[in-house]
Amino acid sequence: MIKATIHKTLRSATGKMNLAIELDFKRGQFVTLYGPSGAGKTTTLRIIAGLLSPDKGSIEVNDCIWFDNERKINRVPQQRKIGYVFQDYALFPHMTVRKNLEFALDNKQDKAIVDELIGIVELEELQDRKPETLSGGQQQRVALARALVRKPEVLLLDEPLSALDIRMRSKLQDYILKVHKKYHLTTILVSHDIGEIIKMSDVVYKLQDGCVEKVGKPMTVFASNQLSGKFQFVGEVIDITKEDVIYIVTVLIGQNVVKVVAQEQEIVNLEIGDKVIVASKAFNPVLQKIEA
Ligand SMILES: Nc1ncnc2c1ncn2[C@@H]1O[C@H](COP(=O)(O)OP(=O)(O)OP(=O)(O)O)[C@@H](O)[C@H]1O
Repeated sequence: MIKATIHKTLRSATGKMNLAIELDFKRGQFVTLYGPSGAGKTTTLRIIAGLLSPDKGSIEVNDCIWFDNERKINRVPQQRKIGYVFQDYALFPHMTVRKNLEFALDNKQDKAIVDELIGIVELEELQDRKPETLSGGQQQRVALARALVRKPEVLLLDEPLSALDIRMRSKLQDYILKVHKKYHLTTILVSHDIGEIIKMSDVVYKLQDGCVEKVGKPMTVFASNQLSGKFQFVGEVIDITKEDVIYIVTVLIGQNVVKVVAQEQEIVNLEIGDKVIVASKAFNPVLQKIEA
């Protein structure tokens, strides 16, 4: 479980911004922080990790107090059971993959965890190579494994997949979900990708100007009306064409292009570039714009 009340005055490009965030979710949940650039997502992760202190507030993780300004508790990052993965892999360039993982071991720790993680993220063939000889996705698998060496309770992921192409992203998402479940982690991901958020998260916090604007299950946060149906895909509108009295909306879903027939009232607020959910209604596909 994570319960946090975080207050901090930040300096944004346009002046001061008050970060005022309440988090409350269960152990084992996969939580995403979403919101525009500068909303306070990375700062929130850094505060949970102990890399930055709030001005006031408290952070409680699985019944252990990590921060409480009134009680003068502020555990250093090494005393917080976290794994942290950043967008830029931050691996040691002069060490092999295996050495990068071994370096993260605690003095007294059993080395068996390194072999276990190499197996789980399928790095066996790459373990003797240096990071610079690996692809971005492979390096990020190493960074993910390294973040898990000390058996954290909380995994913090700051846009770890944003530099990767769509195929690699999808593969990495599966690795992340696999380790999240296997090690009973509570995971907090920062992501801008709505499809990724819907695939991965139990709960999404939508941040705006340092505050939580909405919180809930991804479909509740992103879709204005509840959709039912046999399928639901998230995609991006790439074309809208009028044909007689109907419109054909072309939606890019992953690497696939889907054409959906729409009525005029369905497309009035729709523009090229909008994110939409394509769902089924009485066997016909329907579109709903995502409230990003
Ligand atoms: N240590 C700090 N002290 C004061 N202000 C800070 C500090 N760190 C970041 N800020 C400011 O806080 C604001 C929020 O930054 P943050 O990196 O958390 O945003 P973000 O939502 O993660 O954005 P992005 O999606 O671009 O990464 C920014 O305006 C930034 O300049």
